[in-house]
Amino acid sequence: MKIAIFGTGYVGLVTGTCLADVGHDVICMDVDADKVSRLKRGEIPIYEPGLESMVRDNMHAGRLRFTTDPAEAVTFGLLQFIAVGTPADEDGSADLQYVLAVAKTIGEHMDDYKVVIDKSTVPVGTADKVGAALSQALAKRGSQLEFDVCSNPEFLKEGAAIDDFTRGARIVVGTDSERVEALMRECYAPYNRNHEKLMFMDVRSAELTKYAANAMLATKISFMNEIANLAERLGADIEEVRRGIGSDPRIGYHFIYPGCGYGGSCFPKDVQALARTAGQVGYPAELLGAVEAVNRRQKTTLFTKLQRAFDGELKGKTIALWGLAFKPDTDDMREAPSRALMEALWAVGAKVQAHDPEAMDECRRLYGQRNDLTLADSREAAVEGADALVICTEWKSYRTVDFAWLKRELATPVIVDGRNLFEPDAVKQAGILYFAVGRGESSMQA
Ligand SMILES: NC(=O)c1ccc[n+]([C@@H]2O[C@H](COP(=O)([O-])OP(=O)(O)OC[C@H]3O[C@@H](n4cnc5c(N)ncnc54)[C@H](O)[C@@H]3O)[C@@H](O)[C@H]2O)c1
Ligand SMILES: O=c1ccn([C@@H]2O[C@H](COP(=O)(O)OP(=O)(O)O[C@H]3O[C@H](CO)[C@@H](O)[C@H](O)[C@H]3O)[C@@H](O)[C@H]2O)c(=O)[nH]1
Repeated sequence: MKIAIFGTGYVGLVTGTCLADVGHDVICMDVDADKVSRLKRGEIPIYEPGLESMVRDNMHAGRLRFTTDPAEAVTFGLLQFIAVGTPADEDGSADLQYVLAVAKTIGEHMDDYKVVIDKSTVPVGTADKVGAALSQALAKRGSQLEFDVCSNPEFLKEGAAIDDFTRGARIVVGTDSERVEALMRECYAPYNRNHEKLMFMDVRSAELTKYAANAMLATKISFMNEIANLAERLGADIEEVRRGIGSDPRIGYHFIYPGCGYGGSCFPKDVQALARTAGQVGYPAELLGAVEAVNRRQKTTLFTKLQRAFDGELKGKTIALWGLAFKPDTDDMREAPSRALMEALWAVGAKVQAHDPEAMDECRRLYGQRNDLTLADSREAAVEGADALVICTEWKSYRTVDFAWLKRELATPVIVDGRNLFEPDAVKQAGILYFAVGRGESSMQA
């Protein structure tokens, strides 16, 4: 099938590449000329395991190409995927300007029937707005060409994007058109061989499904963080509690890891956007507000624990930080807990020596050159001359540590672990103060 994808970010690039990989002819369009010229050279602007070779293979096979020319993309594809950003507006609602700009572009250039597919995460009612923007653009041309708009939210996770796209649990499509259903079945047929994964529903339900999924996952995390904070004050161990409740199949082990708060480009903005949508229809959505509030507070806990370890005297201290990305296997630092921590440390005059296997360029791009930030080449270099170590991201390469070595390196042997990587007793035996989440030294200290 001939497919056009608008937006070559995490979602657009993965969608385009995976669809090309199963034999479709794909053109990806982006307004960012620099991104497109890098992609044309086979350079991937993001870090996503496995993606670079897949992009190159499909470009060489002639099934995947990139352009900045909207007319070329619109006329090429029967299916037009919109995969541009929907960042939070000032009031927290989803900013639809990029989505609606693509709709207008499609209306301006289409020369035949098109299926316009909202893959971006968009509030309920957006398909109607996309249809209206497109109709308006067509009307300006005096054209009465036909089109359909459907919703096809994406559920991939960064760091596991290819696997999630190709082997995801479900493919949700919101449409009331049989023609669209048949075309979407054809598009996704290569991923639908083992068992039926396609779920067709009305457009509004599909749009809401995406927000409900993210809000549910964010709720699980905030719930666990709330219980972890309680465990600290009650002298319980959250990791035992996690195992205890996860063993109940009604609860399950997935997505119940306590930590230093959820980050990334999705949960924070999507929980907020759903709450704003609820507000717009006069529903208070108190649970969503609480999920957001718990997460905001959780991101401050690493700093609070450091303050406790140093009796509030953090000025002039050097803090080693392992993990800048909002989670492992990505270079994405959007809403990362590391950022809240670094900014709080800088505000009180402390210095940061940070390491991340993939996100250091992104950190440089975000913060530039600063006297109070050193980006270290290795995890070992990050702790050299530091007073304490904080772990923000559970990269595999941080999971095994020689505590005797750490004790020698750190001026004050303190570890604040935002991901519960170590056994508290092992760290304690090495003579290091260990503040984890819901366990360790944090326990019984309100
Ligand atoms: N990142 C994820 O893991 C993920 C997963 C599922 C859903 N989503 C949703 O998918 C959408 C895209 O997210 P992302 O992380 O890929 O965003 P991103 O910021 O990485 O990429 C968006 C791209 O769209 C381009 N763009 C903007 N306006 C354009 C236009 N008019 N025409 C063509 N390109 C344009 C930008 O230049 C950018 O390259 C968002 O709604 C997001 O919530 C993201
Ligand atoms: O038990 C857990 C699981 C995750 N996290 C944190 O939650 C955040 C989000 O993690 P994850 O969901 O793995 O990453 P994303 O790439 O943001 O993916 C989410 O957001 C995407 C964009 O909407 C959706 O498509 C995915 O299904 C959804 O998992 C990260 O900061 C994690 O550290 C925890 O704290 N505890």
